[in-house]
Amino acid sequence: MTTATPGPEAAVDAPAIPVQSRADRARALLPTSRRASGDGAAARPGRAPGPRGPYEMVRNLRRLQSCAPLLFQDLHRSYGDVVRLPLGPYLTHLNLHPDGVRHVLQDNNRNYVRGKMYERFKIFFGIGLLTTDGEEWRVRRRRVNPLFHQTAIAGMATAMTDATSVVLDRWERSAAERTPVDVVPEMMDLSLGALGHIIFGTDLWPSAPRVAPAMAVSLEAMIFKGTASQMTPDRIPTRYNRTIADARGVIDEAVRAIVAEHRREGRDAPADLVDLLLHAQASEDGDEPLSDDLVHDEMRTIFMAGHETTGTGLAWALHELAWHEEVQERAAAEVAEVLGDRVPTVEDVRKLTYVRMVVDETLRLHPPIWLYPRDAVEDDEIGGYRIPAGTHVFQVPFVTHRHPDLWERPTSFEPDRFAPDATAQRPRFAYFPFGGGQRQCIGNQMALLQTTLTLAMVLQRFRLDPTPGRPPELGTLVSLRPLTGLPLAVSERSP
Ligand code: HEM
Repeated sequence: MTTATPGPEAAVDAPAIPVQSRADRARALLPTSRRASGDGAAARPGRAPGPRGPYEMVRNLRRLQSCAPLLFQDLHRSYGDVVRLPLGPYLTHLNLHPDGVRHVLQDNNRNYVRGKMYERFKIFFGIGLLTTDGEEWRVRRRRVNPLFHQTAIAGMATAMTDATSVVLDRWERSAAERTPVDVVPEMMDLSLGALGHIIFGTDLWPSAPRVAPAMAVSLEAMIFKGTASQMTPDRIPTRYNRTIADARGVIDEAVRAIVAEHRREGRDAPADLVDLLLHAQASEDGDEPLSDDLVHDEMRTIFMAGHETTGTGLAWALHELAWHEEVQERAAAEVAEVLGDRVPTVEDVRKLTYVRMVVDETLRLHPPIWLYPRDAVEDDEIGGYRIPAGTHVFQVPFVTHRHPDLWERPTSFEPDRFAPDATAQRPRFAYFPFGGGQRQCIGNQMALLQTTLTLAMVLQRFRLDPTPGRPPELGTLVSLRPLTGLPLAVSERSP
């Protein structure tokens, strides 16, 4: 039987704001003109519904600071698919229906830029692929693309399975001693190890003890929470600002060491991202050469975008397998049939169809990038509501992926939703863990390969079981990494 995993939503109070009926929400999706007159006559689009007044604003800011994903889910239940949400100095709109998401990410994407909310990302990412727009972005994407071509990705499988073996070997001891494994730090470590070899051509594990806490600081600092410390200009040396500067320094130092090592080696043909970027600096491809700072920024971007997301997705997948014995056994049987006990290769991944469905369902319920903002350049209309120029529009896969009109039993973990015929029935933007349009995640194939290979290797060797305790707790971080970790019991599968 597939049931809802005791997840973060179990720990939340019911919304205090009145919940609209499904019919009200369907009405909310109609253009305002039709709702007002009933005859489809053209009229200026109106304001989207949403919480009003200073009391609601303070209350929402508080919830934003403690757990934004669940706040947004409650606002969807209360106000529908487009929600007007003032947050401190910012006027934001939640854009939660697939049609609205397609409008922003694809059909009218020229009207939407990274904008003010992405300014916070620059503290850690610098000026890179993720934080730029227009021509500046296009040049960068063209430079980095070759690393992510299908053939290049196929060559990454060995680094991925090697990193997985290192982590799984140490689980043997936990299995023997019956001590739980917290799969969150374990999967972060695994992702760090693989990414180090694939992207940077180096072993990042020795720097993990310093880099991991710096990453934790950055995840919290990058998202707008409206706290007084976040609003203090960074030139003022508050404790918060010093902590951020230190964390940034640690990540910078790791990146600079990698570049220095590559310069010393001075390879002719690019073998990894660093070579590719350094090569682009020297080549005559008509593009402006990248300065050293820009090379560093691009490396930070790819490191941070790839490490945290893949690790978070993997950890949630293991958690769901532990809580759904039938799913786990069906996936383990597929792995045994396809692989026996040999190490998986990229060719095997195509045959691991059920494991891949487990991955897709995990990224539906727990999208590692659970929100991404855009700013409207000019006035626009979404779902019949006015989006004024300069305001923020939040795409929130965490909420759209649980939309009750699109998904039956939305909080249940049911990989069969991703059987090919079921997938074909859904609108494209009902499911968008990797974004969409031209800004779709550049690392999506790499992440899917890593996740499928790692799950297969775990299922070959171990059985996972839940441990007693409180349900996982979400916070307000850039990723959906649970605050409380995900401890699981592991035992070796008998051959
Ligand atoms: C499960 C894993 C991953 C998830 C869920 C994920 C999710 C996303 C999403 C949603 C976006 C679009 C953000 C937006 O439009 O504002 C994005 C962009 C990006 N991702 Fe990923 N990502 C993952 C893995 C990776 C990996 C492995 C890498 C690289 C090694 C990577 C590098 C990037 C970069 C560079 C961008 C910016 C692309 C651009 O704007 O041109 N991601 N990712």
